[in-house]
Amino acid sequence: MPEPARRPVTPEPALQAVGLTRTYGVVRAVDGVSFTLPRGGSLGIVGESGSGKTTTARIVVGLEQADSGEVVVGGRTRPTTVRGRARRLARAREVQMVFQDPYLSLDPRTSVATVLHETLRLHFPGRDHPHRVRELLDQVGLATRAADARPGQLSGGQRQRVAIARALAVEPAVLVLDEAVAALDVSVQAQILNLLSDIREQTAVGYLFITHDLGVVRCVTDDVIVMRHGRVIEAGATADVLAAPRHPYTRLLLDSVPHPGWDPEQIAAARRTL
Ligand SMILES: Nc1ncnc2c1ncn2[C@@H]1O[C@H](COP(=O)(O)OP(=O)(O)OP(=O)(O)O)[C@@H](O)[C@H]1O
Repeated sequence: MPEPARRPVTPEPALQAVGLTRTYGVVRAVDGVSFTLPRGGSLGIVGESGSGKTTTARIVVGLEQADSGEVVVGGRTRPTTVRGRARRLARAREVQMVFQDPYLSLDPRTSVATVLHETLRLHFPGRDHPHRVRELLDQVGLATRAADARPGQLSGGQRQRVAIARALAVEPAVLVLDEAVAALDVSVQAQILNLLSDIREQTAVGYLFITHDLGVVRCVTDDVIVMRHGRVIEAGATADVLAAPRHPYTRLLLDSVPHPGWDPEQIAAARRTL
């Protein structure tokens, strides 16, 4: 007898946003936003200033509460409030965020190694932290000698590497990167984007990339959603949306890009400078 056909096993997406809404007074900052980030995938959220990108990201991370809708991580709805240290830590391990300016989120008095040690001690007491710290520094391309440096002694790109290492230390399913390369020089941007691509291949972490820069989207995302006035007005594979935008607003965004975005040669050149 022929075997019954098996249903293909589709792993749960890393992250799903379902009908997120957030209003501030009369401003609908986020208005029914839904998207799916596959495991190990990379999704860009683009749109002009004020379109609701950051509010969406903050809801996903849990820094902001949605008025309605839900955020689902690994198949489980994230509760809007969590009580107790263990649950808060477990929640933090699901989604981590990297901000535009790591200077603001890194303690100027704390060395790179201490930052990583403290994060590891908090989340994984009892593990071999010195080994893991070396591994993390290596993963983000920081020499071991950077371990003793304080944030003020590092360049902007190096600080962003520390912020990425700290986020990776907790082994999150999803990394939310909010304009994470916007403050960096173009060549350093390319290095960090390269690094993020490598890390995604190695760890299968999923990226939610918040940016106003379509060049960044082209370089590091598989899929993209375009937001305007709090709504998703276009969504699809990045290559398709950028090559043949359907919505006039997306076309306008593309037309207003000062540079067409990273090309593979630029990336390769940046890689050589690493
Ligand atoms: N805490 C808040 N209180 C009041 N209004 C807010 C608040 N946060 C965001 N908004 C408003 O919500 C809208 C969306 O803001 P949001 O920061 O999410 O957009 P954005 O696309 O990330 O913009 P930017 O790129 O400038 O950060 C804007 O009109 C903003 O003024």
